[in-house]
Amino acid sequence: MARKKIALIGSGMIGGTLAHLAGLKELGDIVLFDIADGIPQGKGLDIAESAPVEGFNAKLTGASDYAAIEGADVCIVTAGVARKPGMSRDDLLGINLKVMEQVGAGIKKYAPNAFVICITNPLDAMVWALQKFSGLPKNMVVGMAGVLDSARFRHFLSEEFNVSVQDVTAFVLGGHGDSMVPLARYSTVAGIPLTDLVKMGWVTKERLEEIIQRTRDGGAEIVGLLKTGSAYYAPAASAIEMAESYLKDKKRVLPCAAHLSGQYGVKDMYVGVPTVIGAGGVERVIEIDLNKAEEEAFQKSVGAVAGLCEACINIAPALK
Ligand SMILES: NC(=O)C1=CN([C@@H]2O[C@H](COP(=O)(O)OP(=O)(O)OC[C@H]3O[C@@H](n4cnc5c(N)ncnc54)[C@H](O)[C@@H]3O)[C@@H](O)[C@H]2O)C=CC1
Ligand SMILES: O=C([O-])CC(=O)C(=O)O
Repeated sequence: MARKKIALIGSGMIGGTLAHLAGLKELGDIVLFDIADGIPQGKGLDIAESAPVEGFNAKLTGASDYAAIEGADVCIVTAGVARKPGMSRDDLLGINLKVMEQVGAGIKKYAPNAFVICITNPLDAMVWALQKFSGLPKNMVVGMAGVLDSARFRHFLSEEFNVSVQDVTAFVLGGHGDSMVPLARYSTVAGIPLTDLVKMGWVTKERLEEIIQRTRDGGAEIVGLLKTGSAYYAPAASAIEMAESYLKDKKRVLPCAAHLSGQYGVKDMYVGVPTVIGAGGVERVIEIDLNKAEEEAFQKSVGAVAGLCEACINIAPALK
């Protein structure tokens, strides 16, 4: 059986990490693409030279011509710019929307059958625009954010309780912005909801609220520390988990920015919700029951994403 082909569109900090992880996991042959000529070729060669040491088999190539992504099974998009301290993700919208237009055209021409995972920020608006620019089926274009935000929540909880990250589950819904919605009721330690752990005295409500706020600010915390850009190890690991679920038809239940066509009362928008990812792309959007406070928080987040989509339409009216 021929190896799968994975195209990484954008070969910066996340793109390079994606290539390394995809190689280590032998997900397929990897094409790194970037407009900065030399970067994708250099990173591809460097990672290929690590393969004999690590013992993985994958062909890595770098390119600055979209023809190189021809026939890709998966495209992971990180092309664009990242924020620096003092900026919000939304400040990236103008520049990155133009990048999505180019990327969408490239994917439409050379990889129309791919499963496309968008990472570029502001995530929910960019994946929405990328689907429209590329014209690919809505279930085959998805955004990565919920896996990352949930991983951050899991990490903070595992540290708080001094338990393995493996036994902590978490769901963060909504847009990938300041109004994201970490759900305490649906996040657990070995199946015990956080709301029960409060009753059991493991954590106070106030302390849990602090952890939830740290999760919401998780991206900014890293930006503040790095100063030169944003997080890349955890974002890359998160997208690889999604790609692997598609390539191996694992049918993982993962929170992703998925196209909604009426679910949760939302139409023609991408927002973070629980999904099933398998060989059919986004095979199912899971509609969980939300109480009044959760529903209000979710709709507030949806409103923020809607505002960003409007801003995109003002720049590129064809997106309407
Ligand atoms: N969805 C999420 O949870 C997360 C999203 N991000 C976002 O991911 C994006 C990438 O982040 P990094 O890899 O750290 O940035 P980076 O700056 O290291 O890499 C971006 C790459 O895109 C390339 N690029 C720019 N314009 C391009 C174009 N028109 N065509 C092809 N390539 C182009 C640049 O040359 C650069 O190599 C940013 O927008 C960042 O905000 C970052 C972390 C998490
Ligand atoms: O915060 C940023 O700019 C990058 C990002 O989306 C994250 O790390 O969650």
